Amino acid sequence: MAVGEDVYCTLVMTDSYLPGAAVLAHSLRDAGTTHKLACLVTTDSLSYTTLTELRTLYNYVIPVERIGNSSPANLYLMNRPDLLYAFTKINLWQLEQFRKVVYVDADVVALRAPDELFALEDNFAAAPDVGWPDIFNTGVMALTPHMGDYNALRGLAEAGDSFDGADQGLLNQYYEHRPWKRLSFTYNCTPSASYQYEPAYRYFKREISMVHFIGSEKPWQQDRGGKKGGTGVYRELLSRWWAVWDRQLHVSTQEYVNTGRREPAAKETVKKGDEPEYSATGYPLDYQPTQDAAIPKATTAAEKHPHQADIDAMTTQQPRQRKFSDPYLNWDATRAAPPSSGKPEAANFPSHIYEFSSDTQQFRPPAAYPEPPRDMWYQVPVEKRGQPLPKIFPWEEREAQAQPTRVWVGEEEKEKELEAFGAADEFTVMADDDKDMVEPQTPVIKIDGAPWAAGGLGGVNNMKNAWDEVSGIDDYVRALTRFQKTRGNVQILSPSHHPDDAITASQPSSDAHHSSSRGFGDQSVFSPTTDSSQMPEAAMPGSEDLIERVRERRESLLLTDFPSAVERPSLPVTPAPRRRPTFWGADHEEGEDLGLPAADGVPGQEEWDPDHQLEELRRHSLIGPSDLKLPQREMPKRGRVASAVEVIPEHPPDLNPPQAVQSSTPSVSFSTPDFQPSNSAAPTGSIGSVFETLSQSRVGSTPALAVEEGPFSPLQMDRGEARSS
Ligand SMILES: O=c1ccn([C@@H]2O[C@H](COP(=O)(O)OP(=O)(O)O[C@H]3O[C@H](CO)[C@@H](O)[C@H](O)[C@H]3O)[C@@H](O)[C@H]2O)c(=O)[nH]1
Ligand SMILES: [Mn+2]
Repeated sequence: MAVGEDVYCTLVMTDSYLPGAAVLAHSLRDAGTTHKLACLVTTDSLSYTTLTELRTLYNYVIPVERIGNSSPANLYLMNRPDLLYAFTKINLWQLEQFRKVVYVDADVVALRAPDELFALEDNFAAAPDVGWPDIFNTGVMALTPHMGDYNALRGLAEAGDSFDGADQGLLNQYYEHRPWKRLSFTYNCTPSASYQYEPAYRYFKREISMVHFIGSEKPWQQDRGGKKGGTGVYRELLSRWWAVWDRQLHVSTQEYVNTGRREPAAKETVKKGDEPEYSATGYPLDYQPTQDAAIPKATTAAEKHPHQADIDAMTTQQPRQRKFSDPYLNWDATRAAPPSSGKPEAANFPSHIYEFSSDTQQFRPPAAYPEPPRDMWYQVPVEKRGQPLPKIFPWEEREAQAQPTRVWVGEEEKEKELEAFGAADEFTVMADDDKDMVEPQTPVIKIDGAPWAAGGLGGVNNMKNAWDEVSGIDDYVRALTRFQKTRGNVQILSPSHHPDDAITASQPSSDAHHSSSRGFGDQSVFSPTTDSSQMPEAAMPGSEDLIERVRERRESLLLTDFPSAVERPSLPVTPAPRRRPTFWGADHEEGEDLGLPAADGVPGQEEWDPDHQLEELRRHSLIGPSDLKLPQREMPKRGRVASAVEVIPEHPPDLNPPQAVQSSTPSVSFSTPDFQPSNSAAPTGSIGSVFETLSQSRVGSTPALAVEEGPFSPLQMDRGEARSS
């Protein structure tokens, strides 16, 4: 122990005061004192278990000499022969190893820790005694140990000079002529069963630091309810002592005195005479309310309750032997302190102890992981088609023969999409698997109706070819097919029949400037070469059949109705994807097709004047003037179909024709494999060879084939529709 320490100190001379010493120590610690606790013991009168327990409760257990009263007659005056050795308390003044000692009787419970008492400068301080308030009670004392005082007190003790025969009389006599500090009663509040000044208690009770249970019957020697007839004040303060006890010790006070054990033994048998156990109601577990009080019985037959038989049965048959004991709610906080025998709330919590890994090897992933399962996909259930639909509408019921047919919204589009996807997918698989194939097959494009017209492609449903509204063209085509039927199997529209004046639709007009502004920004590219009827005869099988098809197709009068692969077989060239310069110019990185010079003889689109060309056709073709009515109306100066994609500024073609040509073909790019060559004898991919082949079939001079080096390719012009890629 440190020299000059301040300690709380108590005294235990008999085992019977062990419960008091335990509650005092716990109450001071629970109140948060910063000071150490010491206990004076007379070892010869204490059991081993008590001493052991005191060592766990107190920082210092200090054996002292027992000091008895050789003339104990005065003790009998106050009926306390048990205080025969109360003089032992004067050993406190020997404890010079401590600077200050706050002595507290073992029958005291601290409601707060009066640490401020250590700051007292007085050598001795004590609170008044309720029996005679001019003197002090020796249950709580703040003193400065001093051997001089001890020796003086020891002399008094040996003389037996004490008016009560015990330490309180001795010390009051000693300090009767010495300075001492009178402490507040709140430091040593001594309630009694007969306490009568309850208003004062109510007024000051919040300031009470310590409660001292003077008298021969100590809290641990009576039950929680206190003595019979005790005041409310006493019971209230008594419950404070028991609260500390119940919080810290879970055995009966007697067992604690006997064994020094705080927790009940594993197999505890309740002995007779022990404290009663308390149930959820606060009543002892063996408590049974009197049933007579609960259900009053009728005294005479006349007053008999109509259901008296039932009541009698209930009261008599009620099993009296059963004791209710809730396994969890065995404590009513409004009635009693927590049960002393209750288990901790988390007693049955699962516990798991984890250990650190002792593996010193670094983690190394395995060389290979197992292959993921391959057949993990969702098999879309196949819709069963062709099954008769159930009749759900009234008209279907009425008309017996009518087979119900229904088309759900969006079903048609879905089917079309699926078909188109299937075609593209087919091709992709083929291209991947047969990379060394010399001649790829041309997949069949199934176009049922115009997908763009329904808003299917890019959502542009108002796209038309500028040609479509030139009525003269329709007249021309009709006249042509009519003429063709009368003339037999001849080549259609082949300018090679007239090589000298080989003026075709795509040839630059001599007066092209007058329509130079036309076609800019038009998403549709139009050209006579797009029509399959212009394909050379040699390159096509079955001209008669073809003409018929063309005629049929013509009835739609839309150039954007694409010919099928049979009607117009693809040329053996693969159209290169053409990137158009966007408004931001961001697509120039692959711009190999930008800035290329236009092919000789290829007219710029802005130079294309349909009226003029029709006139040319009329003059040079086999159609007579009477067969064809030329349109009389003016063509608009600008593209008639508003461009939804981009607006290309107008260029005068004579300023920069090649660029103008390029910019006027805004919609020729497409990269789908739709038009792969399939039936040409020429080697695939060589435009030159194609040109050669076609030249041999005497169409080489057609301007439509002069696009070999130009920005147009026949295919691109074929697919003159807008394709937003
Ligand atoms: O058998 C005993 C008796 C007393 N003590 C100790 O001595 C103290 C005093 O005895 P206690 O029973 O508390 O006496 P009180 O009933 O408090 O009686 C009053 O009278 C006593 C004798 O004068 C004083 O010591 C007390 O402080 C005073 O409150 C106890 O607290 C114990 O610390 C024992 O250890 N064992
Ligand atoms: Mn006492």
